[in-house]
Amino acid sequence: MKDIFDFSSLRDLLKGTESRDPFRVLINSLNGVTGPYVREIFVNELGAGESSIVNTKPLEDFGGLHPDPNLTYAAELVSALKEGVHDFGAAFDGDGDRNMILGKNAFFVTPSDSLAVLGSHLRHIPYFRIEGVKGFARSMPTAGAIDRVANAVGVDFYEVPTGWKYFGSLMDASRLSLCGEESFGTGSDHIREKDGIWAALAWLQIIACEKKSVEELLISHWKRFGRNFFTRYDYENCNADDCARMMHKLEQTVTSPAYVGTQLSHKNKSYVVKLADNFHYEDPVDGSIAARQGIRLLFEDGSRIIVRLSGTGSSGATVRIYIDSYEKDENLLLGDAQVVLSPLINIALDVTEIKIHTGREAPTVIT
Ligand SMILES: O=P(O)(O)OC[C@H]1O[C@H](O)[C@H](O)[C@@H](O)[C@@H]1O
Repeated sequence: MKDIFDFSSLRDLLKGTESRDPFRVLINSLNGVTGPYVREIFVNELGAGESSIVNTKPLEDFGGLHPDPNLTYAAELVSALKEGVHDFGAAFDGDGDRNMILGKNAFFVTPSDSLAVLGSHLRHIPYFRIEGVKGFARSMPTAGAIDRVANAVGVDFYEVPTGWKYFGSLMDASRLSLCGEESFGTGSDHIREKDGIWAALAWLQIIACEKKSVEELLISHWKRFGRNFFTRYDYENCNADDCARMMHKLEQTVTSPAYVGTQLSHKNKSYVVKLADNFHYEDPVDGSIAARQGIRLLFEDGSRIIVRLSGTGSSGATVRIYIDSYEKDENLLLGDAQVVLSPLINIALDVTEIKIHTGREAPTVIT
């Protein structure tokens, strides 16, 4: 990490200088494996106080916590940040590869936005000044914010199926510098994996250079590039046969040739289908094919509905519905994602007939 980042500027950020207040961080390891590394880096190296790190003892049962860095399971971090004392919060999952980033007052950074903000500021990270910036990539369901950054920075961009191995293939071929997923994984080619601590340090390095808060960084990003509003609805532990039937029916409906051009409406909002398919990926390095990686409805205004079955659920089937909608009107950038996306969410619930197929009135988790 010392070769990748400028630890002396990170130290100044955390401790403060004559002209700048200390930047107060709260890092929560959720009793996973990152604890000892967090202590060594944030306390011993960067001089943060002991109270800046919590749950840093790795425990076999994670101390009864569910070590998932999201708004539901890292609720302890969210409540602590809501008190308004800390400028920055980060939580990592059990094996330390995923991360959640929060700003002051628990300002939530979606993983898709986190990736895009990192992408547009890589020049501040010493590693990239030496190694250069190759391509950027995201998984297909991840919101498209990084796509516009790749275009502005002038690097190659890849959209891959969910699963880190697809990024690995691009990294092995020296085509990729930065990648991420809506499922809270963020990584660079310093290793061939997602890396939660790396992501937190990358954010702090950018904050140290830009001298802006997390929220200010996001707002200036949205003003420059527009904003991708994003949400994910998870229906966990559903009947697998019912879900398979739902996916089959949905695929048949949306891939019929007449479906393109269909107008889908909710209240006074309408979306016209531009393309609908089951995502198919050909690896540009070895030519291998990954077929049927999730049903996509792409609309003329750039909004998307994605539906796929999780590959990691532990019992039954988990349906994930992802909604991604792009907005560039400056007056609408600060809206609440659930409110802004409400028409598209309702359209997704109708098109999938999820309530009929799963018998569920509401999702298990909303991110
Ligand atoms: O959405 P799922 O199929 O449950 O997958 C969620 C995540 O699982 C693992 O962590 C993979 O390494 C990720 O690439 C993937 O995004």
